[in-house]
Amino acid sequence: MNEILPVATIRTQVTVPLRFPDGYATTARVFSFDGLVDGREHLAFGLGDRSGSPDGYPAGGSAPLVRPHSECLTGDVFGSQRCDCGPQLREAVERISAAGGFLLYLRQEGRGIGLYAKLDAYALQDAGLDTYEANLALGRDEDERDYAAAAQMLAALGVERCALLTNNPDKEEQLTRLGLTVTERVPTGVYLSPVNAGYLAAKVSRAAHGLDLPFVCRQAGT
Ligand SMILES: Nc1nc2c(ncn2[C@@H]2O[C@H](COP(=O)(O)OP(=O)(O)OP(=O)(O)O)[C@@H](O)[C@H]2O)c(=O)[nH]1
Ligand SMILES: [Zn+2]
Repeated sequence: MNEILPVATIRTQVTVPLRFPDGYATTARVFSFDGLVDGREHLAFGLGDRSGSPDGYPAGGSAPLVRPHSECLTGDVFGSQRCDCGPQLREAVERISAAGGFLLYLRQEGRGIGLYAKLDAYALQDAGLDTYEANLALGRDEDERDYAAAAQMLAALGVERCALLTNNPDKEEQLTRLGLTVTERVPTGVYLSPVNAGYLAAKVSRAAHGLDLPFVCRQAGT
């Protein structure tokens, strides 16, 4: 690690069969941890051939595929169309199961401001603010997430280098600064819904997300 981080350790690991509403099924090795810096109950889901490996590496030696996924109760569990979190999570589980690696399920609801505040931000968005302006209007930062606990989790899993499944450059920058070697950034799919175009456009224009949204960006730029 480049920055000095306390060492976290694996607390418990259990096997959990997963089945999604569309019928897709896989098996995860689910890890909990002791010693995470923010005291939150983050989980790692080991998926695919590498999940059983204590150091996260396959026999072949290629870097595991890792997605740090921030909690979104409304999107991940209830299928909210206001964001793209649900389909990204579903995609990540299948892709990591195929490639081998870990999904880090990070308890950073609402980009770190919490669930109630996210709903307050939604109300402000309904009044015309974009997703980042709404956080600021609430007296919060645009994005309050830090990935120190994620770095600790990967270290505990023995992952020193990985391919990172994300469109968010901040995840790569923070984790790299924390000592992780990111061999490549792998983009997720683009999940437009009837109501999330503005949200996705703001991620591109305000936070440099690597989403290919030319039509939406032109709209947002007006
Ligand atoms: N404050 C706030 N949070 C939101 C809003 N919409 C979604 N979120 C949160 O944004 C986070 C999205 O997490 P991720 O999908 O892991 O990350 P990302 O920054 O979109 O980057 P990717 O890795 O490319 O998906 C979740 O914590 C959601 O709860 C919003 O309008 N306001
Ligand atoms: Zn969401």
